[in-house]
Amino acid sequence: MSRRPERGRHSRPRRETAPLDQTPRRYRIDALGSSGDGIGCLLDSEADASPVFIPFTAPGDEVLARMVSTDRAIVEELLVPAPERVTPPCDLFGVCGGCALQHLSPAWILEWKKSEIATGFLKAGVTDLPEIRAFQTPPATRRRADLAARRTHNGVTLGLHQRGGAVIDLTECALLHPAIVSLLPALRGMLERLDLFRREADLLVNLLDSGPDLLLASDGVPSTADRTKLADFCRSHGISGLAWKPKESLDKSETLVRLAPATVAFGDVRVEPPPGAFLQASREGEGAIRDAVIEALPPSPGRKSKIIELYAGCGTLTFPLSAHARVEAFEGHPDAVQALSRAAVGQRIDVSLRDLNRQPVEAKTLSTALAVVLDPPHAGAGLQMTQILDGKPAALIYVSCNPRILFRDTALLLKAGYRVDSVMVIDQFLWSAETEVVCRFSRKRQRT
Ligand SMILES: C[S@@+](CC[C@H](N)C(=O)[O-])C[C@H]1O[C@@H](n2cnc3c(N)ncnc32)[C@H](O)[C@@H]1O
Repeated sequence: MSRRPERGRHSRPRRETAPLDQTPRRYRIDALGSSGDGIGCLLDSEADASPVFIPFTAPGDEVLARMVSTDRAIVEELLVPAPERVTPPCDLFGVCGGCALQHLSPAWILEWKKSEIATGFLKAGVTDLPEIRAFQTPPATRRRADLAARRTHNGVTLGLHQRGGAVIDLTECALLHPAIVSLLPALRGMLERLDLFRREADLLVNLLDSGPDLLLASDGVPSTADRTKLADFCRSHGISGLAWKPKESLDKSETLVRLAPATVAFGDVRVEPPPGAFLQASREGEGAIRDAVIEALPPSPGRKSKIIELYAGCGTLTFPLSAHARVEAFEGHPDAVQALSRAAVGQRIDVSLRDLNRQPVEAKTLSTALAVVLDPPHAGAGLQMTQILDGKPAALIYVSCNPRILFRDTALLLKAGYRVDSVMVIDQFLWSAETEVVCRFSRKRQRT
């Protein structure tokens, strides 16, 4: 009879891993990786060593750094600073999880993002890449803040998650709109007095045309006293409304305070977005994306032509698009669809609630559109992309917040007979490595 190993049938023999050598070593930074960390090369070693990722460094830096995992190190000392280095505008830089690149100038970052996008397209197989145009949002314009709150012995910490999880108190911010930054001390004071906030909460602030609108998710339940305190708080700080839901819950939120309609204008149409609705990060970024999409539209041959818009949200692009052709807009979030449908009454817009991952718009429908406008979430368009590749609409205007997925889809579109005919890089996530791209694909002319 065979003996069962003592640690159980499924356990693998423990692999002996060498302990991490944490001796500080000298590195030269050669480039930035796609997440914005410097790629460091050992200077004091004869042997070929794998490059390591070192956050908050710039190409040209020489640093003394200590390994913290098998491929990451942290700076102990900046030995030789790169000429491109600038003084970070925020004292919390390096501690707060919001920015990765404040040690580099916005102009340098924009050029870096452009070259990353160009390289990605080339690797995807684009041989005739058009000139990449670019736009960058100014500091202090971010109108959407996704904050975390923790109750501590010293009061309430309210800010962003640091890499690794801790919440850093946001005492200043060069990114957020000043109307949000100036609200933070009052928000801390308010949270401290609430029964619905025991230890942890998430607070989403959307700065709308009607003022800030809040969505709070917390680990307690609202008491009667909470409702009164929150109404007083909103009244005295010009907050149009506050909705609440249990933390981590996917349920619909409950409106605890509504003092005025929450409104935002897309073009000249006023929309009432639901609590916590997706909005482009800044008004300026939204404008650049909208303009790039409209510019990429093919000329409309007549009133009957239609644009199919996938992942329409509350209508950021829908209303401007409807000035050019009839729009069939698809979106998966019921509350966004409701907001969009209400505002679209009487316009050349048809709105459909559709989970495009489960029930994509079919190839046949897509093939008849003047253009398909696609603005998927970070995870990409999944099954919907397959239908696009089958339907082969004449023009595809692709808005992407995830270049990695965009390049993967580009390779598929090239195989399906498309070419890239315009690219606009929009740096609406200033001082981060994130990039938004608007590009137009069109079918190459078929030989007759
Ligand atoms: C990047 S946002 C773009 C929204 C809009 N175009 C805008 O600019 O405001 C992506 C949108 O896709 C929606 N979405 C995410 N997954 C979806 C799915 N499986 N089916 C349909 N819509 C989805 C989200 O609700 C969100 O509104």
